[in-house]
Amino acid sequence: MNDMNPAFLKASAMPDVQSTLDERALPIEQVGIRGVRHPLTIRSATGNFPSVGTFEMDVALPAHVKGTHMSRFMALLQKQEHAVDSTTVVALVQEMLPLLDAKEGHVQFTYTHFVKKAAPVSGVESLMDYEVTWMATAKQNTAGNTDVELGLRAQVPVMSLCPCSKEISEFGAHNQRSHVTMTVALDSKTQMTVEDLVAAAESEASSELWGLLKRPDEKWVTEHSYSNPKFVEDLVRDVAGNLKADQRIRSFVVEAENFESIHNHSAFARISHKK
Ligand SMILES: Nc1nc2c(ncn2[C@@H]2O[C@H](COP(=O)(O)OP(=O)(O)OP(=O)(O)O)[C@@H](O)[C@H]2O)c(=O)[nH]1
Repeated sequence: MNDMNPAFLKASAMPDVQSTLDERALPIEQVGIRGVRHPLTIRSATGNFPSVGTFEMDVALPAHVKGTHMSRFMALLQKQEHAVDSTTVVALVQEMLPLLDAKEGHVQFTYTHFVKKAAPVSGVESLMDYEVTWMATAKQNTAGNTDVELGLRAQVPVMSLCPCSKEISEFGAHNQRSHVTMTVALDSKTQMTVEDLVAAAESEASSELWGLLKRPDEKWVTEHSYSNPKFVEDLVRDVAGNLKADQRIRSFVVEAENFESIHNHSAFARISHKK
């Protein structure tokens, strides 16, 4: 800020309570802001698009400091102008530590990610939406460098068709929409896209979903899912197999939830794995 600016001169004369000494001998693990909505440009394999992120940003505060520089989280967010991908998420948390005089910190934000998909037979294009969260935790190491742990979560809606129902019925099989939610820990230098993670789930479902389908597509989805039945256990295991085989992923949690069409409750399954 220009130090001749009247607003700055007035602020610099004010007491700075946050910077005073705290004598309770209690460090704070996380202090910051959450529920901040901020516009974003998302970099995607099918072109950049605008979205709105809901942010949480925090730092660790040493025992002797009374308060963090709360306004600086928002200041950092206001000056973001690059399209978001894994690289910019890492850069954001790395920039946050020195700005907040902190040795540890964390940034995460959730937004709606859109992917342009072509229907399986007609090829007609439409957007599919996925709820995505990027998470980055930074910690200064003893050499003074910053280690960053990067995480990505995607909730992928798919279709599952029951193998038991198919086997025991003379015709038809119950099927439903399912959510596959994957949370993966990545090497911070890894270039993993949301589309890569989405593919790990869609490829293992009875069928993936599209925003727009014409009748030949609907016939294809119906027959394809019938020839590819999956229990919720099959779904979670097959997706976990993909995540396990991906060298970019250090650990993961995957959960599948089937919104059962023959019950008024869900069936779910979960696998966590550390490599
Ligand atoms: N640390 C802390 N700050 C709060 C709290 N509640 C509100 N504030 C913020 O304090 C802000 C001022 O933040 P600071 O970053 O300390 O502002 P500043 O001292 O003018 O700026 P810097 O010199 O950059 O630290 C206000 O805008 C409030 O958002 C709180 O519980 N703890």
